[in-house]
Amino acid sequence: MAKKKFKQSEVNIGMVGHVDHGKTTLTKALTGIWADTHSEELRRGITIKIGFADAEIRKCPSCGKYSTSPKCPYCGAETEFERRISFIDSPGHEALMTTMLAGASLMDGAVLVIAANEPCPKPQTREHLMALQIVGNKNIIIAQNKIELVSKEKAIENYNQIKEFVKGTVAENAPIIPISALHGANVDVLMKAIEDFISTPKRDPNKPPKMFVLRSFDVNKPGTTPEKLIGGVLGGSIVQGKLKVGDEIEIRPGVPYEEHGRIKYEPITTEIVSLQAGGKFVDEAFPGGLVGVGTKLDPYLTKGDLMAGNIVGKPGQLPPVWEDLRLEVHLLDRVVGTEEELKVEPIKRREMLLLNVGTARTVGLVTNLGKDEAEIKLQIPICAEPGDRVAISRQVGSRWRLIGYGLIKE
Ligand SMILES: Nc1nc2c(ncn2[C@@H]2O[C@H](COP(=O)(O)OP(=O)(O)OP(=O)(O)O)[C@@H](O)[C@H]2O)c(=O)[nH]1
Repeated sequence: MAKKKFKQSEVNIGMVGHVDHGKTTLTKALTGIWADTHSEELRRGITIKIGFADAEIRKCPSCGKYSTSPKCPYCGAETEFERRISFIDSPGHEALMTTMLAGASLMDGAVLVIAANEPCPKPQTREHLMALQIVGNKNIIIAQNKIELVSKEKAIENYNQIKEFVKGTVAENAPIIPISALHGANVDVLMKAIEDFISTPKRDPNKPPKMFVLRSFDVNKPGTTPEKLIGGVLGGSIVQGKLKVGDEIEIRPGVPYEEHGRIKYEPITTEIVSLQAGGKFVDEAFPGGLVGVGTKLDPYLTKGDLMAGNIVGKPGQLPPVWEDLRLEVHLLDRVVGTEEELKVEPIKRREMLLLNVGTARTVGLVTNLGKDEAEIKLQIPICAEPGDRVAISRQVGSRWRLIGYGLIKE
């Protein structure tokens, strides 16, 4: 038999929704593996990461059902490979909203998970849907989860609440699929819906490469001798173009340094020495999935996610770095994510705002205001294109809350 060529994941499908509605359980039901467990990370008090889980989507030529298994779990026939999909499991806790936003920027489509045994919408159900709307993601499917916990009447009541909630939003026409992630019920129907509705890749592999860095680490163990030192590793998702082993790359905004008491950032170049995609070493990596880029960088620079939020590309081909942003501002009517409904007040001069662009997050001080426009001085510069969308959050009580988005002006 011919050796099967490894195919990299083509699309990123996000799992979004309120805390405990079943995103992680559903990711496991779809892929057979657990993505990173945020609750475990939370307990240990370390960085709360976006979880990635890769799956081979297979179709049964005999009964037409979808699964991830080489043998059809429904009729036993041999299944056929369709494509690899990466599921991005985002945290549903309100304190982790900026992490969710970083993940949302990588999603080609998303499954909004809503538990049938709770009234809809819960605060982060609303907030995550708004986040998808803000980053411009329209490919949405709704999974009505924990269906086995409710009566038929309650399920219909909850379905109607969901319909009412999505009216007038990007998810207005999203299919709503009742499932039980815990018991694997109807997961094949959901997988078919993912194939039908949201798995068309839209990232262009022929453009200059651009990778959003989500994490970075140092794989060296304590006591590693200098001659055995492995360079720093960058983990993220390629949003366009491709990267190859041996490529010279630039990383922007780069690494911090101090000048006259001020923190500045300097772009840095290095070489790709290894590439990992879907857990395998590859020579070339494409848009979609989580990619690990081994570099010649000093691991000191990459440890503990220090490089998260950077963009990787070919030297001289990356978007500009901004220390000050001029934004065309679009505010929401209501603050999302809070239990009570609050009106969004206009942005004020000297106000601090939290901005998310791609996987980067930064805090900025509003220095000037115009009609539907704000100028913001950033604490950490960002690398982005004019026209890119920036999610804007403001501090309400003790939390950052999404209040709108801005478009970067020249
Ligand atoms: N009865 C029932 N329980 C479920 C189902 N899906 C998930 N659960 C349970 O709901 C709880 C939360 O599930 P998770 O998958 O961790 O929820 P989550 O949305 O990933 O939570 P965060 O990532 O913390 O936002 C767990 O105890 C699951 O076992 C389901 O279909 N039925």
